[in-house]
Amino acid sequence: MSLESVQSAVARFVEQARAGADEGPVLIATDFDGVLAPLGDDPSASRPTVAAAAALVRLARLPHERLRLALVSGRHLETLAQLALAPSGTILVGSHGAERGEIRQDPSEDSSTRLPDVERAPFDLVPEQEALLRDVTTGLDEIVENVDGAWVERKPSAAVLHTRLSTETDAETVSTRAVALGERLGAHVMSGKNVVEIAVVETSKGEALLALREELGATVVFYMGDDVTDERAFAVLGADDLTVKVGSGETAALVRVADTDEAADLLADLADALEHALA
Ligand SMILES: O=P(O)(O)OC[C@H]1O[C@H](O[C@H]2O[C@H](CO)[C@@H](O)[C@H](O)[C@H]2O)[C@H](O)[C@@H](O)[C@@H]1O
Repeated sequence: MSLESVQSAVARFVEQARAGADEGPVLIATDFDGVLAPLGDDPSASRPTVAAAAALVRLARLPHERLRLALVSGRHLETLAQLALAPSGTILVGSHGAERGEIRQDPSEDSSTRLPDVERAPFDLVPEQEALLRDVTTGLDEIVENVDGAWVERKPSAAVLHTRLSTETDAETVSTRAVALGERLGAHVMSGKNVVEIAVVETSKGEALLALREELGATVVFYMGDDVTDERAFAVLGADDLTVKVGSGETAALVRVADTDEAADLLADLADALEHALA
């Protein structure tokens, strides 16, 4: 399907949200890295752009029975909560769907802390998954040994090979070895932008989004993402929903924007329109 123009797709989506407003909330869900936050070399330094953060605050102010806001990310939930600066009431989906939580209070509401208060659903690995994660992490550590720029990020249910700082040749070599390692160990391999993630819990952003939609009774769903893993979310949404790809590359999304600045503009336009439509 050819990509629709952004303005007409947003207008159509807002009209669907308005029409269904008495039946359930609209779900506005977005990825974090590469969408709210520009990609960079140091994942711990990622922050949303000022414009994106401001748009999220406006969306989160709408009554929950009309609109729910969610961040759906590959990040560990705690890390996502700390980096995303999301407003209170934002639902957090971390580790590609393995973790769930909600921001109870963001630091702007409580000057005594710089960290958000997060309510989180219990999340534990069974012993077999813990053992598998140890094997995955050890295997990746061996793969990056003596490879300049390649390093391993540790998460509660996955380990991630990062190659953004490696040469192209090294990146290709270690990525191929990482994929083979994950497959040999029977883990779940996901390739993303300069990363190969090996998870010990099988999840996808698509499954997580469908579960959230059902739980909230959401009438229509908006989802914006930039990476291969976001295609699983685009694929589960329907004709009345709105899917947005950020950046280049093949996509199943209906609409494309160029970068994080355009993504923030789109969120601000959505906030403008939904503030009126759902009032
Ligand atoms: O689902 P997302 O919110 O997009 O998270 C996906 C991965 O994001 C992080 O890696 C990406 O961002 C880094 C910081 O800009 C960048 O250095 C890296 O190349 C990107 O792939 C994160 O480190 C991963 O754990 C997430 O799975």
